[in-house]
Amino acid sequence: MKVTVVGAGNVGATCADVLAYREIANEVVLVDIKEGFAEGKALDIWQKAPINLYDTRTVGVTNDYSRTADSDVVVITSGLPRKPGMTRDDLISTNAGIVKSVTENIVKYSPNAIIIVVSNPLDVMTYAAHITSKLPRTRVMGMAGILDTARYRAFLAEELNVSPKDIQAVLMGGHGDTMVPLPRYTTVGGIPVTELIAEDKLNAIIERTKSGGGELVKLMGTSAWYAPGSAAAQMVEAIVRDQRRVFPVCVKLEGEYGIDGVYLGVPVILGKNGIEKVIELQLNDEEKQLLETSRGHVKEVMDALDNINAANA
Ligand SMILES: NC(=O)C1=CN([C@@H]2O[C@H](COP(=O)(O)OP(=O)(O)OC[C@H]3O[C@@H](n4cnc5c(N)ncnc54)[C@H](O)[C@@H]3O)[C@@H](O)[C@H]2O)C=CC1
Ligand SMILES: O=C([O-])CC(=O)C(=O)O
Repeated sequence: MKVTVVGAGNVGATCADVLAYREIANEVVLVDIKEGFAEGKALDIWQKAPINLYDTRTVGVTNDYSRTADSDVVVITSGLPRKPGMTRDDLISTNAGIVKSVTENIVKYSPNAIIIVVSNPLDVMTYAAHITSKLPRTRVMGMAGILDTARYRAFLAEELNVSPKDIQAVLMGGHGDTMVPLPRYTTVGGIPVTELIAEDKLNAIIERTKSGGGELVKLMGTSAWYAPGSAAAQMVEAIVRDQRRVFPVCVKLEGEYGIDGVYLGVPVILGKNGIEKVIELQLNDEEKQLLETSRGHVKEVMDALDNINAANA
């Protein structure tokens, strides 16, 4: 299996590293626009192979998409990360152009690839990649839900003093403050979380999760990469190993949850064809309302992208 990661910055290099050391692909091609940057990162990861004992070949290139030809999966991480004081939506004008041109190059050389978008604002960059690629929605998706859920699970594990491995959860909606937590579907070793934690503590964890990305931006001056890079690699693994994992993934909704044409995080089954199935949960009225708010926000940013594209046409 061949996997390309576009953007050799913090998230892209972390993703490539996880793909290599866990031998998720035979070959990982790292692409960046900055001369020599991807080559250097790929060489460094390759030189770690004899120490950490893996044989995934890692190769770096500067903007040479011919080297990415026939990739099975492509992860797009290219684009600006936010700085303190910015929202993810503030990145739209710069990142839309980057995601569009990268996607054009990807489909030119790997028409059968499955594309995983990571660049922000995530839901709308998934939209950008989807309309540019013209691929079926099952093959263009965004990574955010695994990360948001992981933050929620990590905070719960800390609060309950249990292993994060035993916490199962799902979050839905856009990647941002309007994400939709689903405590009803959160369990700790099979036990509903509501039996183990006071409501106010759970609510505080949900609020912290919603601004989990911003918490890290404030601490580091740029956004996170270890968990995001690993989350993208986990999606690649589910696809290349046809694991049929159940993850929250951003996809174009086509009638599911009563929503049509908006890109939102929902639980899906991920396997060799990409999105094998969108799972429709029976949401209660409060959850439906939260999802509607999230839909409205993402749609506004999608409209902003349409305006940018119209102005550039
Ligand atoms: N979906 C999610 O949950 C997350 C999304 N992100 C987003 O991922 C993106 C990358 O974040 P970082 O890796 O921290 O940024 P970074 O600045 O470390 O790396 C981005 C890389 O993209 C490269 N690049 C820019 N234009 C390019 C082009 N046209 N072709 C190829 N490479 C290009 C840059 O040279 C740079 O090396 C940001 O937009 C960030 O907001 C970050 C974390 C989580
Ligand atoms: O917060 C950011 O800008 C990056 C991101 O999406 C995250 O870490 O959740």
